[in-house]
Amino acid sequence: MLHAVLPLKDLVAAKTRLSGLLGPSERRALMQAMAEDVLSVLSSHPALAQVWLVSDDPGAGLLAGHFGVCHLPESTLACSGLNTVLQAACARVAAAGAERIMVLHADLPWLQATDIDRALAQQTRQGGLLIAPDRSAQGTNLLLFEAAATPQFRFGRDSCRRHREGTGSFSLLQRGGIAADIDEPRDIADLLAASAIGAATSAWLDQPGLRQRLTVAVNALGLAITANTRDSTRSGEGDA
Ligand SMILES: Nc1nc2c(ncn2[C@@H]2O[C@H](COP(=O)(O)OP(=O)(O)OP(=O)(O)O)[C@@H](O)[C@H]2O)c(=O)[nH]1
Ligand SMILES: O=C(O)[C@H](O)COP(=O)(O)O
Repeated sequence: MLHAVLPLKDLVAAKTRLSGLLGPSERRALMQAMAEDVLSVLSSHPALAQVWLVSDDPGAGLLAGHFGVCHLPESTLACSGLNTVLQAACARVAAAGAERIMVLHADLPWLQATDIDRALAQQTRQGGLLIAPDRSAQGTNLLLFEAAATPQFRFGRDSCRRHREGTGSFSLLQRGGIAADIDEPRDIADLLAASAIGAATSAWLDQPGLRQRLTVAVNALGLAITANTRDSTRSGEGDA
């Protein structure tokens, strides 16, 4: 049985690197929208027996209920910090019967079911720890592993290299729908040019006046809004 673990920090604390472009309520709403899009993909994927939303955000219970997934409050894990929280969450998930576990971030608005399919197929074929990096190949956006071989989580700076070095056997999956997270203003420029993002993130972007305001702001930063690198890389991918 495959389970997914989705960590979600308190929404008021999310996406601080976008503070120059977005106000607090806008950042909160963007993070919520992206989490909804990821939950929508996960909760409807036939290969996933269970999805766990690991979060102490006040709205997390409702969000999990809306998508029919399990809410695992971080406070019940008696620890703090993303890596420690994930370690404890995966132990719970394994105890609940998971044989394989997928850990991924909630800020992946390009994610599609086919991305999950590819990750599963590759991990089944190659075994070991599957690592799907971010677009810079420095961060890690998704990990997939046997529950009995849960890795030491090393999210944070240079996590892709640290996940590779911390395990005996691994494979890399480079795929646009997983690699394209939303962290920095450059990523908002890509979002503005996108046509293939999830419905909730798309609706967030289509709020009256927001698209126009963000277009002016990213242009002022010298960031090109070009059609669309992320959209075109979503279906193209390379297994490394
Ligand atoms: N439950 C839980 N989730 C976390 C925690 N820290 C990060 N996350 C989640 O892990 C994923 C990656 O988080 P980050 O890159 O640290 O969050 P971020 O909001 O992009 O970060 P900043 O822009 O630096 O504020 C997202 O799904 C976060 O919501 C944590 O301490 N607890
Ligand atoms: O490797 C990591 O720690 C993550 O990619 C960080 O998440 P972020 O892409 O949301 O910063």
